[in-house]
Amino acid sequence: MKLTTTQLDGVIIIEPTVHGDHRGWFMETYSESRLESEGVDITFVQDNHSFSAAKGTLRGLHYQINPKAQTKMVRCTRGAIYDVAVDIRKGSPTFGQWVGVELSEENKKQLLVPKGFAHGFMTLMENTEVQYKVDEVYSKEHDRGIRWNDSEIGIQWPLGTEPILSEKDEIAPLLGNAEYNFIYGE
Ligand SMILES: Cc1cn([C@H]2C[C@H](O)[C@@H](COP(=O)(O)OP(=O)(O)O[C@H]3O[C@H](C)C(=O)[C@H](O)[C@H]3O)O2)c(=O)[nH]c1=O
Repeated sequence: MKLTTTQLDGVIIIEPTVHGDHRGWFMETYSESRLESEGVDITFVQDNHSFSAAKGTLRGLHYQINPKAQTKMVRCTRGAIYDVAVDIRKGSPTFGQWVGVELSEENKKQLLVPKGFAHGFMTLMENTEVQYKVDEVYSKEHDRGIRWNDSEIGIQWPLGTEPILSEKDEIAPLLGNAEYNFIYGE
């Protein structure tokens, strides 16, 4: 397993070791002890799986506010996505900054998105499936969003076309009007 840091502290790219042979391949997609040995101490409590039929589907930017904030470990098991994390921790030196990574069935990369970050992805292929682990259960009451194209954040989404959005994401607030209660360093 290879871990690569990004310009946002705590947002980490994980590349599992792929064991190939004449039949195909095998990989450990999650190992609590391996992550702990790399200084990443998380216990996940829920697995999520979403399917998006169309290329250009955008889910996000989402997060749950404290006390139900979630760390997510995201991977794409079919197709490909552009996966984005945005720092929304008050007082953070990288507040409002974002990082994007292509995750795909082919590259088998994963993205670790810590609590205090908004998360979203755009599908790069049709029939894309995303699976991710979270360390806090879903809580509709704590679910919040930020507009995908907020110019204050300025995410450079890869496809020039208007994305396919949920009604919720169509009307998500801009960062300046969003509700979040994450404090840098806490
Ligand atoms: C997130 C979630 C949703 N749901 C239900 C609620 C709705 O009835 C339905 C679809 O939910 P939503 O439209 O919020 O799904 P996405 O747009 O894929 O949201 C997710 O997409 C971005 C990328 C994220 O990072 C979050 O994990 C999550 O917000 O599933 C559940 O039952 N459990 C859950 O954990």
